[in-house]
Amino acid sequence: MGDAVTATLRLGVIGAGAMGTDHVRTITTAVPGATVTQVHDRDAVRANQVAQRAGGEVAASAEELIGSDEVDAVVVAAPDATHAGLVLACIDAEKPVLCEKPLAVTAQDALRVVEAEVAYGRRLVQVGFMRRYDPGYVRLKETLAAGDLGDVRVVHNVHRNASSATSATGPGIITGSMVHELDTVAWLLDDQVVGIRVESPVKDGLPDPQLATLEMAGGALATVEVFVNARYGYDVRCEVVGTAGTAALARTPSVSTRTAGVEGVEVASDFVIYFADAYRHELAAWTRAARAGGVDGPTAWDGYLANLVAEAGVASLASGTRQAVAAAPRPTLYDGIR
Ligand SMILES: NC(=O)C1=CN([C@@H]2O[C@H](COP(=O)(O)OP(=O)(O)OC[C@H]3O[C@@H](n4cnc5c(N)ncnc54)[C@H](O)[C@@H]3O)[C@@H](O)[C@H]2O)C=CC1
Ligand SMILES: O=C1[C@@H](O)[C@H](O)[C@@H](O)[C@H](O)[C@H]1O
Repeated sequence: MGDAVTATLRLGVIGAGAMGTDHVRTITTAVPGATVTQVHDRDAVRANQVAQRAGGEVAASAEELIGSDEVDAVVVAAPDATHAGLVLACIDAEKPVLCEKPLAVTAQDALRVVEAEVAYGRRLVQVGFMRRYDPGYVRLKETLAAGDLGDVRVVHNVHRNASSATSATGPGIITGSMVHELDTVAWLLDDQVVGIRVESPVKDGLPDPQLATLEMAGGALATVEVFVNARYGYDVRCEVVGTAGTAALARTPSVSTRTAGVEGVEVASDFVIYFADAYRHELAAWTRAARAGGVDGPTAWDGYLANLVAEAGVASLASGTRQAVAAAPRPTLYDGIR
C-alpha cells in the first residue's frame, strides 16, 4: 500500500467468535473508512452469520483471506494459539494486521514475529492491547505525564471477570488475562518489567484468583489481582501511587439506584461492554493509520515484552519463586514508539 489515503480499507476478519463478532459490529457501525469484505472462521456457520451481517463474503481458509485481492488489511480474532502463525502470514503478504492480544502464546513465537517484521523493514503489526485507547487509561497516562503525582512508587491493578471458560488454566489466566496489565503498567510508566512473582491462594484446582507483583526497571512496584471467576461482573481498576499524590481510574458513567432500602450502582457484565469505547478507538486509529499506509499503536515488540513477562509469571506460579525478566535487545525499528 502506498502513502496516499485509500478510499475505503477492505478488511478481512479471522475468527468470528465473541471478539471477532464485536469487532465486525464496531467496524460496520462506528469506524469510518473501513468495510469488512471477508470473514473466516473454522466454524463455517459463524463465519457465514458474521459475513452476512457485514455484507462481506466467507473465505474458505485463513490463507485464502490473507492472500485475497479483496483484502487490504487483516484483523485476527481467532484463539491465542493461532496468532503468531497468522501474523507471520500477514507479514509475508505485506498486509497490515491488527492481532488480538496476546501476540503469541510463547515469547519465542512473539520474537519470531518481531524478527519477521524487522526483516520486512517496516511496521505492519499492531497488537490488540486496547486499554491504551480506553479514555480512562489515556487520561491516567496524561495525569502521570503532567508530573502531578511526583515520582511513581506503586501501581495497583484489579482485573476481574464474572466467569471464565471451563477450559481455563493457571498459565492461561496469565497469558490471556493478566497480559493486559503486563502491557498496561509498562506503557503507563514508560518502563519495563524486570521481575515478577505470581501466587494463588488456590493450590488445588484452578489457581484463581492470582496475585502478581511486578518489579519495574525504574524501581516502582505494581500489584495485579486477576480473578476470572469473580461472579459479580466485570471489574477493572488501576490506581497509581506517587510521592505527591495518587490517581485512579474512576468508575465508568453509570446509574445509581435506590430501591428497597439499598443503594446500588450497576457493574458491567463483560469486557465487550466495559471496553466498548476502547475497542472503537483502537479500530478507528488502526484504520486511519492503515489507510495512510502505516501502523499505529502497540507494536509487535510490546507484544513480545508482554509475552516474555507472562512466561516468567507462569514459571513463578509453578515454582513459587520470583522470576527475573531479561528481554532481547530492542531492534531500532521500535525506537521512540510508546
Ligand atoms: N482485547 C480484549 O479485551 C479481548 C481479546 N480477546 C482475544 O480475542 C481472541 C478471540 O477470543 P474470543 O472471541 O473471546 O474467543 P471465541 O472462542 O469466542 O472465538 C474464537 C473463534 O475462533 C474460531 N477459530 C478457532 N480456531 C480457528 C482457526 N484456526 N482459524 C479460524 N478461526 C478459528 C472459533 O470457531 C471461534 O468462532 C483471543 O485471542 C482472545 O485472547 C478476547 C476477548 C477480549
Ligand atoms: O482479553 C480478554 C479476554 O481474552 C480475557 O479472557 C479476559 O480476562 C479479559 O478481561 C479480556 O479483556
